[in-house]
Amino acid sequence: MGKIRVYKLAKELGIKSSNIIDLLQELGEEISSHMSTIDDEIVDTLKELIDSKKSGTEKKKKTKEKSKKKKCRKKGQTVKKEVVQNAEASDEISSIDGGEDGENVIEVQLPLTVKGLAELLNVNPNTLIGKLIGLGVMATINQNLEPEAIELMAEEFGKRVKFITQEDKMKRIREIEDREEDLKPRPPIVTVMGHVDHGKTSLLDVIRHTNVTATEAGGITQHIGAYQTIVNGKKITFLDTPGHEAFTAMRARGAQITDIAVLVVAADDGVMPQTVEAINHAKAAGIPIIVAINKIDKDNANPDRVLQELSEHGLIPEAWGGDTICVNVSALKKINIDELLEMILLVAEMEELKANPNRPADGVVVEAELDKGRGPVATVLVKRGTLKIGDPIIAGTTYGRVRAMINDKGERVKEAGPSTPVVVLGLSDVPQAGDIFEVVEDDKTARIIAEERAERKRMQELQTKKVVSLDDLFKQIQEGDVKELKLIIKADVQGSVEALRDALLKLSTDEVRVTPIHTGVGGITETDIMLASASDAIVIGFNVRPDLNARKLAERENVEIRTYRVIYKAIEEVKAALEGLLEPEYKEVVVGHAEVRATFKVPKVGTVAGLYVTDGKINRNNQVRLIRNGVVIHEGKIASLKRFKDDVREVTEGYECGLGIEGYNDIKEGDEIEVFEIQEVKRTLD
Ligand SMILES: Nc1nc2c(ncn2[C@@H]2O[C@H](COP(=O)(O)OP(=O)(O)OP(=O)(O)O)[C@@H](O)[C@H]2O)c(=O)[nH]1
Repeated sequence: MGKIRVYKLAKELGIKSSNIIDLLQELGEEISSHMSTIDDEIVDTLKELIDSKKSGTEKKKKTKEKSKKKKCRKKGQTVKKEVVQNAEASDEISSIDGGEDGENVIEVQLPLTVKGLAELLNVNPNTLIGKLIGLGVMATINQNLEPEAIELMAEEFGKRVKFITQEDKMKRIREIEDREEDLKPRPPIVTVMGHVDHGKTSLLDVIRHTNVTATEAGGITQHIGAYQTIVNGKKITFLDTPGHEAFTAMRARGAQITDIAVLVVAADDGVMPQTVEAINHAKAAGIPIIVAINKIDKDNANPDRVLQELSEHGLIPEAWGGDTICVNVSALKKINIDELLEMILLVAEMEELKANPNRPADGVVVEAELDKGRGPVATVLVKRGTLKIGDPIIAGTTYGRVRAMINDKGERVKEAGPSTPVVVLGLSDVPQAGDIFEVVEDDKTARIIAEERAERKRMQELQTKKVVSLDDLFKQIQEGDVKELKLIIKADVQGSVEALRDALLKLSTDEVRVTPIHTGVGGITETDIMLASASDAIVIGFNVRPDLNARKLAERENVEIRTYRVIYKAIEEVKAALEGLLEPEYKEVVVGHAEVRATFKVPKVGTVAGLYVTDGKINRNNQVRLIRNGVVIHEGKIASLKRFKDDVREVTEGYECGLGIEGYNDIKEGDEIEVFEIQEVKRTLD
């Protein structure tokens, strides 16, 4: 029989513990304190008693309301719903319902000392200590209290507890809406999407270089994950990771930063599967799409066909009366790039993109890595506010103070406003791409929130610990219906990281997606393993090894690490594992034939055929097809397979046996039985 402590039940039912104790006494149960336990059976009786009291008081309440209404009507007054005050019934109700009015709730942030709680409850700490002793808790004034003890103590003084985190506190401040007059126009943030090889990277490159004027200091753009370009004096921010996968991965983490999607469609190839996917992803995000019909320099370019195909997918071109802006471009020959950029500005203007630059900044981590000389570096994209040197920030579970900022031109900057990408130095650890970053009050707040988040993450990991390995991926996929292989890719040089990542990404099919959730240069570290463990990923290392701590952690967390010295081998292995991931295809294989030489009617079983196996064999698990004069009469499962009186698993060619077909009796002498099985077809990804 289950038991529950009084205070827990009180919490569950939203009633004060003291009320529960009173009610239990009414039921003849001798209960002394909040910590006493009660049996399930008594709990049920108690709940019935509460219900009956509630309905009883409801009735009383209604009657009182009615009579009061009458009285009021006489006086020509309107009636408020909660008119019944001071009524005996309403007292009872509010104590049973717990009466959650704001004044009675104290907000508690852990850890909390006896002294802290005394202050919140506005009582003398010694009184509190005395009460705690009564509960069996020996605590000194500066000792931290367990959440349960805090709740009990609060209740003693007629208060309820609401536990809040530092993050909750900060959110409250952050959620204060900006005033309309504080909002200023901000540059649009653009993601380029489209099918493989349609020219996303070429387009991003040509835009990156087109508007970098010679007068600009340095003039050399840096790959930091995002860059800004200036068109007619206005800025546009481009995310450097093309494709909808990265875009959606960010969204899944709650980081929607893209304002406009540029969909690249090659004029010689038209709308392809990934084009459609990109359309759907952008649509799901609710962002406008501008189509760049690329490669119009090619002889076989057919932009009209592209327009036709686009409209089949719900993107009706402006030229055809719709509202989708389509621009014919050539990334290779730099045709119409300016027009495309102007269209982006036009759409941005229509979207009225605005942000308040005069508030503490927040935004998203676009890229992050551990730099040998500079420590953790992260490219962030500011969403609101202005990020400044010296700001205490938190990004995911890492925190720190902005020590230095570098823009996409490689220049050091002191501040970064809305829609600006900058590399930030000064974080304690490497955050993950897609992490939200926020400027907080002070270093301490940053550290507390980071710790809270890390703890929450750890708890989540403990709760949903799963293990993935390449070897039994197939089985796991079958059991869990998983359609994604998550990878963490580490290599000795950036070139290899990219080569491996690109090659592995290309193994993705419509059915199974390969998702590198983290890539980086350098050895495999504990952080990698933690990430793999938290995200159900496998760690792939090329020319790098895990350090001792990472190895130990991997063992503890059951994370698989595969290391290679040849890229080809890594791809081969993942590919092999993925073949198991694919939806299996089945084919039928005939394994034998038999002829019906006699039939028997067996009571309660039905007709059983006396067979002679002419070729192959019959297995109990096979299926059969009954053929009469060359025509298939029936197909079904084997109900019984016997030799003499014994059940058997298999009968081979040249032997006789008895066979029953599940749910079928119309078997005749001279019929033919074809025996077959369903086999899985191993498909390759080619
Ligand atoms: N003729 C012509 N070729 C182009 C143009 N734009 C890109 N290409 C070529 O198309 C090929 C693919 O271009 P990418 O920019 O790598 O395409 P992508 O969409 O980024 O490809 P993935 O990164 O593999 O998805 C390259 O060989 C480019 O040189 C263009 O405007 N005209």
